[in-house]
Amino acid sequence: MLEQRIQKQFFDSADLKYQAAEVLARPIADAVHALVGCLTAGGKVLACGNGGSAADAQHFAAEFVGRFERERPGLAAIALTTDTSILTAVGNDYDFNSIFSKQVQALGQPGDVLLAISTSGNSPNVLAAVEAARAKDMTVIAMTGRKGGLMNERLTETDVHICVPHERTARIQEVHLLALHCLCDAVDLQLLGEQELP
Ligand SMILES: O=C(CO)[C@@H](O)[C@H](O)[C@H](O)[C@H](O)COP(=O)(O)O
Ligand SMILES: [Zn+2]
Repeated sequence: MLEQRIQKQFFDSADLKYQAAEVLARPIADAVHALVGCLTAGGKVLACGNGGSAADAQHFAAEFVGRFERERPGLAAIALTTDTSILTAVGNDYDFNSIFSKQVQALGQPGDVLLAISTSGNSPNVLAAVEAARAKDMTVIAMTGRKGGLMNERLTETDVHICVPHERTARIQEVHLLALHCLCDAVDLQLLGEQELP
């Protein structure tokens, strides 16, 4: 019984990935172009999200700054979820909704990219970060699910929306991680050219 339940989660996740391949290839490719344009112009990526999406923001930044599958110089990315002194000071002195936007105001430059991750598209602190990025003339790459929520109203034509067509947070997060790895793979391809993988 339990094994069947576990297998169903694998099958549901795999089904969603097939479905998402159809609808997300285009926005993920658009995100690659935005990232490569930003990096080659000397810009950086700021990444944020809550809970599992905070982990995703950090996972992405680690693969940019460290490496993904190929050796290359580090790429400029900062997860806005990691400095507990900043997070507690801003959360305590202002409010929790400002923990990312205050950092975007402080660190963001025109031409930088904000990677805003929210499965619901409704987290106020992520939406506030998008507003702050807008004020800084940054491009936003939003990763959401559940039809995008309030994020839909905050994005402009120059932004990129990678919206996973599913309602469950866990399933959406599983596709977000795959999409992040697609971004790392494609950015390396654009910057380094083709190379055989083992
Ligand atoms: O990882 C999970 C659930 O799978 C949770 O930690 C989840 O990320 C948190 O509940 C977040 O606060 C959800 O926020 P969001 O994705 O709606 O922006
Ligand atoms: Zn989770």
